[in-house]
Amino acid sequence: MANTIPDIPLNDGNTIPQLGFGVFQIEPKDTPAAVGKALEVGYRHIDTAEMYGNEAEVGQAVRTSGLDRGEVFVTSKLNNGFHRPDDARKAFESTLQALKFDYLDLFLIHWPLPTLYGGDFVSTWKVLEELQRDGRVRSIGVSNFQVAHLERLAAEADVVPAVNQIEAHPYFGNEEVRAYGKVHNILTEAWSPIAQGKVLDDPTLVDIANEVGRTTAQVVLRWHVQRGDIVFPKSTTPKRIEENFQIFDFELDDAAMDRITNLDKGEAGRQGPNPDTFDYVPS
Ligand SMILES: NC(=O)C1=CN([C@@H]2O[C@H](COP(=O)(O)OP(=O)(O)OC[C@H]3O[C@@H](n4cnc5c(N)ncnc54)[C@H](OP(=O)(O)O)[C@@H]3O)[C@@H](O)[C@H]2O)C=CC1
Ligand SMILES: O=C1CO[C@H](CO)[C@@H](O)[C@@H]1O
Repeated sequence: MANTIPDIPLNDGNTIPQLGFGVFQIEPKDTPAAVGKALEVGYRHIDTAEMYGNEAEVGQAVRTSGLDRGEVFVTSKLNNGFHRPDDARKAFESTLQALKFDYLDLFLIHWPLPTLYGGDFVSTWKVLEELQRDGRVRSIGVSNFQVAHLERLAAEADVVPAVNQIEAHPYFGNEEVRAYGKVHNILTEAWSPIAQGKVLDDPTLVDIANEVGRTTAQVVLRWHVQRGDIVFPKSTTPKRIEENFQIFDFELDDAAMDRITNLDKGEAGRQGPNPDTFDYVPS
């Protein structure tokens, strides 16, 4: 079976490569080498954020890769201190300047921030709608939105988010939010897809990996893509960057998929902040 990365349709007519490369916690000095390696291996989708402090180095890696800008799908995210509409517009321009791009493929609201700004992520979202209308960004979406946040957007905004980027991995399936996305045509992107490595010693996953002759990380990433989600594992280890890319040349059967899905620990499995309670107060 050829290892071909599918392009998944978004609700706005664009497409997104199902496998990408995440750059959270990659130091700026290490970013050109890591992203350069990923692009050399064949990744064509990079997930960054203003919060990660490495947008400039991501842009540099894309620009020096020998690939055309249009061949690489790049996502960035609006940081938490910039929700007010004027701040959001300026933050988007800073992101483009850091990347040295004239457009972005996907821009997300990083967190819904329930109490800051009176929870007014709807006016922030309207700025993203405006940026999309003006052709500055091809697709717009959200991150860490719960069902209640998505329902508010459905009631008060014009554009349905193309994606919702949420924590998801075998210990935290995040099923309710994923199910809402499926019904409303919002693609789920699974962040920390291998739970930052914490699922990799799980005996069930190790057993399945031995059965199919793959690594545990490959099995977990394969489970995500067979569920239809987008993934972008992070690594600064060249061998792992290659390993994580080889997930479209094998399949998990229904029994193996169910065994992995059944590892869900609900809220106890969450590794990152809970969006219902996470807030951010700028210093
Ligand atoms: N929207 C949001 O709020 C969030 C978004 N994200 C996005 O999701 C991306 C991925 O999530 P992230 O939190 O980075 O965690 P991941 O689940 O991708 O795990 C990364 C960790 O796993 C290790 N690792 C990677 N591949 C392998 C492998 N094949 N075998 C063993 N260990 C491996 C890495 O080590 P090493 O590098 O040493 O190889 C690193 O320590 C982020 O980079 C970011 O783009 C993440 C968190 C929140
Ligand atoms: O993108 C991110 C990286 O991880 C952090 C810690 O879990 C998150 O808070 C943040 O949203």
